[in-house]
Amino acid sequence: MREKGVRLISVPFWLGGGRAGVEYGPEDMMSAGLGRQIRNLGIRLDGDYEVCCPREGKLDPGSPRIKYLPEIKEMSGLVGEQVYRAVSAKTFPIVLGGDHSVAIGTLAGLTGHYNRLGVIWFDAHGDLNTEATTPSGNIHGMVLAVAMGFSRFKLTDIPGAGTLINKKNVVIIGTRDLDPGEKELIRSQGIACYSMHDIDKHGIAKVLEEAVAIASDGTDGVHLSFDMDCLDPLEASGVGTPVPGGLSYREAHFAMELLAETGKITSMDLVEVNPMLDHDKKTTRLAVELTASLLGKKIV
Ligand SMILES: NC(=[NH2+])NCCC[C@H](N)C(=O)O
Ligand SMILES: [Mn+2]
Ligand SMILES: [Mn+2]
Repeated sequence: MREKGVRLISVPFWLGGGRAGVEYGPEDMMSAGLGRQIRNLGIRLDGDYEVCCPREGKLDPGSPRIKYLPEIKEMSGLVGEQVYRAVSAKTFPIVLGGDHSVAIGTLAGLTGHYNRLGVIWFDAHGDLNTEATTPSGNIHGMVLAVAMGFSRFKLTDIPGAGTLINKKNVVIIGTRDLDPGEKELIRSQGIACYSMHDIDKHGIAKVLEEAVAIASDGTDGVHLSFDMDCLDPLEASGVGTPVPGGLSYREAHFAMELLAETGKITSMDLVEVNPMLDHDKKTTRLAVELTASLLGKKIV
């Protein structure tokens, strides 16, 4: 990491979650000192880029079963391009959301580069809905289904994307709110999902060890997609879809510290920070600190 440098890619986009405010996530994390934290670790900050996204205006969600699909395809193509450039330049890309649909762009860019990508997905949710099972029509709840090819809208619809993500290399961690169709998909497809129950039972260290093994088995890159709603709302209330009973402050930091020790993570997204719902910038600050832990910040 130290030699490679980090490239920050801001994506002020909220249409995938249908709730405004997350588009201020990137600038809030930047003003909370994300760049400074990275440089303090002795890591070169190889630029920060912003992808242009529609912020407001007369927007029409289109199909209620899959809202803002054309806008999300457009955003994903642009994000993918920046991510592809970052990995081609051998830097470590961090995509700052925005809602979780920005990860479609990240994954498009990454699969354009890596032959086989593993994905570690921290989330209260499964993000495994399809056009047929979604309760909301919000694409941020479908990203993993899109990535693995279970929905009609697929990752490979984005220009520049490589192959679909192999379900054998996907791990979801921190889950506690799944819709019926998502549960069905997890069971029928055998997708690795470490719920809060599993974390309570086995501890975060054991879960991370297994998760890294799954995501790195036969892959040439491992992407970390970090939805801030994986944390307990007591720690991170500034998210669009909070769910009680999440990761504690230390569990989340410890997970990032363990991932840093493995040296296996090759990219990251940091999503769903909604400064308009936050209190005293607590969620934003935590997002910044967790990123520093992932990049190697140690207590001692
Ligand atoms: N990335 C997220 N925060 N996703 C929340 C998804 C909520 C719900 N499961 C849905 O599909 O609408
Ligand atoms: Mn999510
Ligand atoms: Mn979520």
